[in-house]
Amino acid sequence: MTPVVRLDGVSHRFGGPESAAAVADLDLDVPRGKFTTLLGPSGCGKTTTLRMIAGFLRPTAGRILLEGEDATATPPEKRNLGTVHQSYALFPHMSLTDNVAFGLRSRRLPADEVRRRAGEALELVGLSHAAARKPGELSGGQQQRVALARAVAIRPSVLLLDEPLSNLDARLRVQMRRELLRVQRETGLTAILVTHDQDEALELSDSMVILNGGRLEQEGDPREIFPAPANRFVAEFLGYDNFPDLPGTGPVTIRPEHVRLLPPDRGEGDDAVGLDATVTGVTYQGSHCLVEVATGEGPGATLRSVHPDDDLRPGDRVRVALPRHRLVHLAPSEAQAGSGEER
Ligand SMILES: Nc1ncnc2c1ncn2[C@@H]1O[C@H](COP(=O)(O)OP(=O)(O)OP(=O)(O)O)[C@@H](O)[C@H]1O
Repeated sequence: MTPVVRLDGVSHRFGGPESAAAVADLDLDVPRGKFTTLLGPSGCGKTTTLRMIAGFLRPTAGRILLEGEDATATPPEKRNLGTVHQSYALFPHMSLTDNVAFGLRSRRLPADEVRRRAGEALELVGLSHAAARKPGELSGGQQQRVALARAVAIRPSVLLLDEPLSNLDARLRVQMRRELLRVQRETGLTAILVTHDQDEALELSDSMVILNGGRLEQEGDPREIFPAPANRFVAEFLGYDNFPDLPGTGPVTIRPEHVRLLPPDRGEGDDAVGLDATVTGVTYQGSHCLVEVATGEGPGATLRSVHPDDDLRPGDRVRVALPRHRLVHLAPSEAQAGSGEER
């Protein structure tokens, strides 16, 4: 099936040819009817990529194909894309219906079709009852729903979502994630979301695209990426923070919940790598303790374990068991080697 959006060797440099690339030689296929997220730390090129797809920025190299056609030079208004931004950008003097209808009217659709579609879009986001109100009478979450209804109403070939939830408080953000996913599933639209929040990306994505310094680090189904990050950058970004130096394994990582702490004289068994360690910190977290241990000197010697009991104190000696099947083998990250990106 033709991907709805294809990026073919796309780069963007804001300065001249000598300047650093904000996006560098990016190849990407966005699958139809799926939820794709562009994820990465601040400055990694997510927004620049989205703006190129939207047509607000021209790539300095490469091509953008929409529905299989070269659209690199197509202006934004000819791309049939729906956009939701962080700021809702609603018209304050217009009713919700008129806000949603605005894009439909500018497409010169018949009046009854405009009314019907605006009504359907407001119903989709659960705001039919408030159709006559003005945006100023709504909460932030409700305003964002109107912005979503407006974007969906034009039946775009792609829904572009530029950090749409980042202005909402933490609880509402989680609620709105579910809403976003429901709307995407019900409409079957292809969605591309920009976010720096890995939890958001893990929850929403059919396909997750992790960028670093303008380059692609890893892409795929979050269920495949999360247990098997390709390199240290991706692992750290997804919250892995144990990078033990084990003889003969190359770079590896392991999640704190898989690190077991045993009494110092207990054997770890053949299925685990064992290390002698000293407890350096214990943080009580209610259902468990987060225990930090040192297995020697250097950054790779500090390990964190999610420990079920509150029975350890700094200075205690323990035996650390790292189950072999939980060790994730990593390739070195090229982009990380040179970048020192803001996290
Ligand atoms: N208008 C601009 N002029 C010059 N440089 C820019 C401009 N916009 C972005 N950049 C640079 O391009 C790089 C990528 O920026 P971009 O906004 O795409 O990152 P991002 O991943 O979306 O970050 P954030 O999460 O902070 O929005 C950064 O180094 C940024 O400083």
